[in-house]
Amino acid sequence: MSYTDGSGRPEHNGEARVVQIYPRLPRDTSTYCPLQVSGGDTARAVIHNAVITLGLDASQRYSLLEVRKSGGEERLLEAGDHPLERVLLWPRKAQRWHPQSEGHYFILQKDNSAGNQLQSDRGGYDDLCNLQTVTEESILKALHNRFYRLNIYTYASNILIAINPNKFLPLYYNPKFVKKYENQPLGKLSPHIFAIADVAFRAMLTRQKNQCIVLSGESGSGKTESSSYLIHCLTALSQNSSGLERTVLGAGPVLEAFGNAKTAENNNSSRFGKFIQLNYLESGVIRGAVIEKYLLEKCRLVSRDQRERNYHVFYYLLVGASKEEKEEFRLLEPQDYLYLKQDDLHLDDKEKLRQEYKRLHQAMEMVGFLSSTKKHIFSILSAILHLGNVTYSQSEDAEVLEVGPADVLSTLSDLLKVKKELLVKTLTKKREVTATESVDSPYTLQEAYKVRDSMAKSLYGALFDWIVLHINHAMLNRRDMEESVSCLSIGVLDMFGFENLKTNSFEQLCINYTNERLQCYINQHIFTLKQVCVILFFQDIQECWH
Ligand SMILES: Nc1ncnc2c1ncn2[C@@H]1O[C@H](COP(=O)(O)OP(=O)(O)OP(=O)(O)O)[C@@H](O)[C@H]1O
Repeated sequence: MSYTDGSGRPEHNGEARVVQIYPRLPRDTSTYCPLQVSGGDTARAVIHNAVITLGLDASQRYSLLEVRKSGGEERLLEAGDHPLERVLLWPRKAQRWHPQSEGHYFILQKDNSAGNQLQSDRGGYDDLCNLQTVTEESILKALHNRFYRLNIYTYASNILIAINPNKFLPLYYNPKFVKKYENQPLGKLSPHIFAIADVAFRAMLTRQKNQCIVLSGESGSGKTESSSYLIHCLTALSQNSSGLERTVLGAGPVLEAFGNAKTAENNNSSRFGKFIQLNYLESGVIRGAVIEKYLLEKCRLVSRDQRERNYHVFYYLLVGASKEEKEEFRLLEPQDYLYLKQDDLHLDDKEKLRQEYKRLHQAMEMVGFLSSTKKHIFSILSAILHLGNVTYSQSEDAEVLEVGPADVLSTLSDLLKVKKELLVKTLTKKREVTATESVDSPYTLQEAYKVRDSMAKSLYGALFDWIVLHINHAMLNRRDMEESVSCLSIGVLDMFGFENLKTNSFEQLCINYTNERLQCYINQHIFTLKQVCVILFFQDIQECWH
């Protein structure tokens, strides 16, 4: 942290930014004090530097308050808070330079003048079990107060509640936080997702039993983000990852490209559930991982709400492919495909899609896809899109069902490496088998379109399963399998949608594991809050394993 010349130009030094601090003191001092503050600087350090810079009486106690135009409130920072974290939540313009007149700034004042309302918010409730009265209002107020103090995590006994900040908070997930939470009992430090990962890891080692973490919440609440922070932490806790971390981390973007889509609630919504099992030796060294997917939403492939998109990978491919690739995979423009066409198909994020296509290639390489295999996958994706352009016509007596257009059928036959005659037969005729004979008869027009769509869905489903299989193959330690090395596991279950949790035995598990006073409130309120994800650690629970 350093004092700047106050010339008005923001200075950046890595993570550091210039922060303006306005003194609110009985005697006149300079109008404001610009300080260069970096991510790791606490409010205590910033106050100390501001006091020195302004030439104030260092024997007095001072407080730092954040003022936000939108909230209109002053919020007191605790000594250990990081002022820069607050700045990163301000509008972009205010993050760079924030004169008092613009409404976002910090105030320095003598400690005894801090507002009462702010004092009552001090300390907050790290654990909802400590609330004096448990009502919907008190729970929401506690979560709200913590969120505005930038504490996105709160405990309810051994359950972690995470409020989606909808913004990357780099300081929260700094690798040094993994160390900070290592070997600490749950609740000793402020609530954090790394604390849950550490507790599961320790329980596995000390109790020599498999452990399980379940994530639940509505679409867009942050389950996928939270599970990737858990995986990061759980791989970092292992003493020796032997390159496996790279493979596990590469699996994420590949699965996202094929299994996520833009929906009304979430631009990157996972359309499948997943159970990730990390395997460790008894010593805590990571040895492998297995991903199990369930319930891929295949109908999205052929139809969806107007405001939503098909799976990411189609747009990555169509926008990101080179000229040669476009020729090789016979790619058209997005609006030329029935399965992508919609009234408002504005791909206003083409640059991002191009970048994602490159990132997908890298991630596929990280999990061991050879370039010939990648080509094969992209040919199948292209075939699925062309399949949607297959049309039918029927003779008046409904005796003959024609399929076309001819160029689409030729393209399909080339991409899928299937003879055209066989393709036509599959797309137009059903086979009825009796005890004595088998008879081929044409589909009705309605049936034929259903068959076409079913074929596209089956192809995509099979492709997705095969990709998961390939990733699992890359993540398993073959030597361990051959030598039957015994492993302990931590499972991370990313529930697909809230309804699953409501209707299966996890709700019961959750009740058994929660402080009684809170259990009904968690069920009634927290699980149903938008943008709130619930992370449950179930000690020694084996039910998730099949
Ligand atoms: N801890 C977090 N820090 C920063 N941003 C977050 C965090 N959690 C969620 N987000 C933001 O919210 C978006 C939605 O989160 P995420 O995709 O994890 O939700 P989800 O519950 O998995 O949704 P779905 O069920 O639709 O897959 C993310 O793309 C990210 O922008």
